[in-house]
Amino acid sequence: MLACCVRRGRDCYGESELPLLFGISSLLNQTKDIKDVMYPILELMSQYINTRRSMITILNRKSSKIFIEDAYGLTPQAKARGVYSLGEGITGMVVKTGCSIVIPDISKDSRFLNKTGFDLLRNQGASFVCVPIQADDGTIGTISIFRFKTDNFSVSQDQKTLSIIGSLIAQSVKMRQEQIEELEKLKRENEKLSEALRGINKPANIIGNSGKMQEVYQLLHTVAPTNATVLIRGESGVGKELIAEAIHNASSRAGMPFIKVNCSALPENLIESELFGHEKGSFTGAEGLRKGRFELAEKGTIFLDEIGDLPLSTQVKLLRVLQQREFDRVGGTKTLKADVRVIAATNRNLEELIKENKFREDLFYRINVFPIYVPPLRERRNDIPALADHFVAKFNRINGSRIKRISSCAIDLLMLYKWPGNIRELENCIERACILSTDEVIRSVNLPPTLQTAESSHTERKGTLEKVLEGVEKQMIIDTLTGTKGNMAKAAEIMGITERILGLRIRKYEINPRLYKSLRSNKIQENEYY
Ligand SMILES: Nc1ncnc2c1ncn2[C@@H]1O[C@H](COP(=O)(O)OP(=O)(O)OP(=O)(O)O)[C@@H](O)[C@H]1O
Repeated sequence: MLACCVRRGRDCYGESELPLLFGISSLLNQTKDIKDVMYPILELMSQYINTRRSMITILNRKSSKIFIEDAYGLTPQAKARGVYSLGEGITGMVVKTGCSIVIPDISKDSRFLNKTGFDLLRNQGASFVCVPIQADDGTIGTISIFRFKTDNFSVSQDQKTLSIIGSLIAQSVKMRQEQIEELEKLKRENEKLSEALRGINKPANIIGNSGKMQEVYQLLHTVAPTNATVLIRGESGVGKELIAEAIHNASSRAGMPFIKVNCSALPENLIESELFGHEKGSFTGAEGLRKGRFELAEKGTIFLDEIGDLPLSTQVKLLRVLQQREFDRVGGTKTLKADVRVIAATNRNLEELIKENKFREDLFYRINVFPIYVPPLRERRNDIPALADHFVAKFNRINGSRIKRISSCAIDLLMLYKWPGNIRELENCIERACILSTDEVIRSVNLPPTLQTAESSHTERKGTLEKVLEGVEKQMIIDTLTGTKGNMAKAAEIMGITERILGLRIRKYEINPRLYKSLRSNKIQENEYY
């Protein structure tokens, strides 16, 4: 029953509370961003039930500290002082026990810690009512009000009103609690990442900060200062040559030559002379003395790409260089010394080649001193937006074009595709898209058809109507969150639903909006759904 005329100077309970509750529920339905809803609620309380000081606190489950999320009538400094441990002061006790506490006179109750700095002497007889805000998994915060002695109020009525408001706003407070915790987690992760990056020192010529690439950078920096032979393994187009160059650049040989030899590109009869050089007249056509790549790389690094394709006869000679650091020119009589670091690379399975007697086992052990595996692009999809941006800038430079961004839909397709040709394929795809773009934006239609098939992006639609519709709804939420970089308020606005409804859907489909914050650089945050 609402009618209970208990408040001095006020006619009847319900006269102000009902419009207040109505105002709060309208606010909850309209406000786009959860963090902007708390203060207007406290303002409404002041307007309708005459509170002069009030606050909403939220428990941070990770730190077990309770913070003032928003306050009415408190200075920012007083608000910042209001941090409570579980069980500490009235607020801490309410969160710990889940029970309301009513203090009729704060100047007479030692449990009132007065962290926010209330002038107790001047405010003798002021009361404090603190009520828990409950969610399914327990107390998540409090809502509380102070009343001055001279105010017309009833603490028991205030307690009832606050309890109703507490349950009205519980879902929003819960979402805000998750938002704050998520934000803190992200901050911690960012700090860790930048700390890690400071230590690892990403080579300037290589794009990509994914965890897998950081492992590669760590190995690269460990081996660079030594003279050890390195074997770089990985699928074609993953960037093995760039890694080899980065090792050379990070070594003490940096100022000396970096000589690249593609072992599969040279015919068998030429490869030896290419590697070790030849003397004049050593074979038909050898008109003069020619230095080989090993000589050209003296004091520097030789990069033997596709080493699995080296003919067996040349493998023996390479083994000699690696073991004895010496070689002879073709047709030569003088043995030459080689102060050359060897980095080899292959996308072939050398162990299988050994079984087939196509690769020498002793050579394998000589080159496999320090293997580095470069992961395929599909295993480090987080690097795709940065790589795509890098290639857009590269082709803008080369072609004098002015492509400004890649649309959200196009980025989504790039993220979903399997990239069998790895970074080389991505580079080609962006080059083509830059040429096809007509409005300084790379759009999905500018991408090759292979990226747009359901098979390549795993988006075939099968199942009951309900399942298909759910799939579409989930995909739309993911697309929109991708476009808004995980901004829930903006995503809800674009989809024409409230943030609360979006929050419910996100839980239903177990979508983590945080994932979409790292998907793209600022340059490409606009999206096609506007
Ligand atoms: N992390 C990266 N950042 C920027 N560009 C990259 C990166 N990785 C590869 N690329 C570019 O992708 C292309 C292919 O790379 P690269 O030739 O190094 O691959 P690879 O693994 O040596 O291929 P293959 O086995 O076919 O020789 C090059 O143009 C290279 O510059």
